[in-house]
Amino acid sequence: MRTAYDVDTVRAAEGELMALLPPGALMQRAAAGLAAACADMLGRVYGARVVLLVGSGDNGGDALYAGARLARRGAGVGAVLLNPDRAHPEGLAALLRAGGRVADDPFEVLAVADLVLDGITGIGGRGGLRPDAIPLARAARGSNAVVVAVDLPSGVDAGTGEVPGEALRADATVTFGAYKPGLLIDPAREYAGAVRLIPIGLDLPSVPSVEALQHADVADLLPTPGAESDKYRRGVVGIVAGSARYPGAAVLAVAGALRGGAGAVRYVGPGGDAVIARFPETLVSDGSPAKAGRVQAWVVGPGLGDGPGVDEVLGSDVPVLVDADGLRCLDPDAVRGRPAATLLTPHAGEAAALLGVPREKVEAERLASARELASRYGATVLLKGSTTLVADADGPVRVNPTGTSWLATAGSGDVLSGLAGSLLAAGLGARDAGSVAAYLHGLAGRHASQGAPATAYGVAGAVPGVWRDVAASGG
Ligand SMILES: NC(=O)C1=CN([C@@H]2O[C@H](COP(=O)(O)OP(=O)(O)OC[C@H]3O[C@@H](n4cnc5c(N)ncnc54)[C@H](O)[C@@H]3O)[C@@H](O)[C@H]2O)[C@@H](O)CC1
Ligand SMILES: Nc1ncnc2c1ncn2[C@@H]1O[C@H](COP(=O)(O)OP(=O)(O)O)[C@@H](O)[C@H]1O
Ligand SMILES: [K+]
Repeated sequence: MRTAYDVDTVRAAEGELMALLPPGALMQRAAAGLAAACADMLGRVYGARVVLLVGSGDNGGDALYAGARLARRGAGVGAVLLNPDRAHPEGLAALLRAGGRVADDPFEVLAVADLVLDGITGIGGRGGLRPDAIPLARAARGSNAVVVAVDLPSGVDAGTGEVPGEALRADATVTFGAYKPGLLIDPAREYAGAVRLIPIGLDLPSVPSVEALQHADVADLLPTPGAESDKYRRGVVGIVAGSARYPGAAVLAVAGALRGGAGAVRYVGPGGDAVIARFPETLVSDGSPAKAGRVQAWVVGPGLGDGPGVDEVLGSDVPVLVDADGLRCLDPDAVRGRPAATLLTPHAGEAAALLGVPREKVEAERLASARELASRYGATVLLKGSTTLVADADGPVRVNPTGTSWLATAGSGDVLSGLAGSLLAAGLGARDAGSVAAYLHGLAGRHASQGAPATAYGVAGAVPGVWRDVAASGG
């Protein structure tokens, strides 16, 4: 599991460790790791031109000490001090002792730099870049230099992934002690480039703020039939989806569900003929969900239009996934009072409608939006999009690391809902079902696409191969 911790937790852990170490030792650990990472990126340190953008806090201190280390190895290091009176004094002295200097003309040195270290702000940054930093950040980005962010790209919010103003886009970020949520969640994540974690010995709590499943975690969660399994014990998922207008959504949701580990898929709705034509193994009916036979989980909503079924399914005593049209006008009380788990899977537009805010706000504040929805509905929320999040009202939020923007294709959300519903029926809890489904779906999107446009149907077809790969990495 990849874990990320909020700023207060990181600071508390740093404080505890600093009390046990000689003054400055922690910063030296950070700077040593940072300098080594820069040396790797430069290839040849001797003769390289390095520019440090130095803010007024310890983030600038890290940059200065790392710059000193690179200067001692023969790099030409120039420091641009955003606030000369408040630049880290010991760090600056170390840089000058090592042969580095303070740049006279920031734009001149930036124009010819091989590597820029962004030490403007780290976890102490508030708001976007301040006006004096913006031209420097633009000059760094406009040069041919590799831009390396110290701890975090300056201007992004460490704890939430929000980017409240302008920020400096990095090619790589070297972060210390722990990932911060902003390094995993868009829009900030996009500013970080490739992230390298330098351990500095922090003792962090067992429960993070944000976590991302890795192959081995998913392998452990995948349902596998035992010797005694039969189709009912593996779980039956019911799909209430599709309409005369959108019969394809029924086919795609069933396509996802058949790949998700349930022993059988029941389809209820007007798209039965289309479903059977593609997937003869589906049990179809067109009456009410209650008459379709027993299921261990329901999926309701993909392509449903104004069709019936949402209230009835919500009134059942099994886990329910609500997607797409099922989310329209969803009553919080109907969800809150349910005796079993509910998983809501909105994209940003649907989440915005439920929250009564503009879509842009949800996209800018993904973490807070997902948490707020989960809390209002007493449900688990899988917020789809550039970074898919799975959130409950409290506890760690899962961030999906496998997504690809090739998944932004009509119907791929229907496949995801079938897949997640099938995992619910197979017995996974809502958080696990949502995050495992998003993980497999993201990888399937990559396989189906391989750099070219993929179809939702192709994504569903790629799930078994991905499942095999992931399962093979399990212990
Ligand atoms: N505390 C520790 O033990 C360690 C901290 N480390 C470094 O220290 C950093 C945190 O240092 P600080 O707490 O001093 O905070 P920062 O250096 O991240 O930023 C705080 C400073 O930036 C200014 N500032 C805030 N928002 C700004 C903005 N939008 N534009 C321009 N300036 C702004 C503040 O006035 C303050 O002077 C970490 O990110 C990490 O790089 C590392 O050395 C590892 C050890
Ligand atoms: N920019 C993006 N990067 C990664 N994944 C994306 C992006 N945009 C959309 N997706 C994914 O594509 C799927 C689209 O689902 P959805 O919006 O419900 O579409 P539809 O209703 O057409 O099925 C979701 O899994 C979502 O997370
Ligand atoms: K920084």
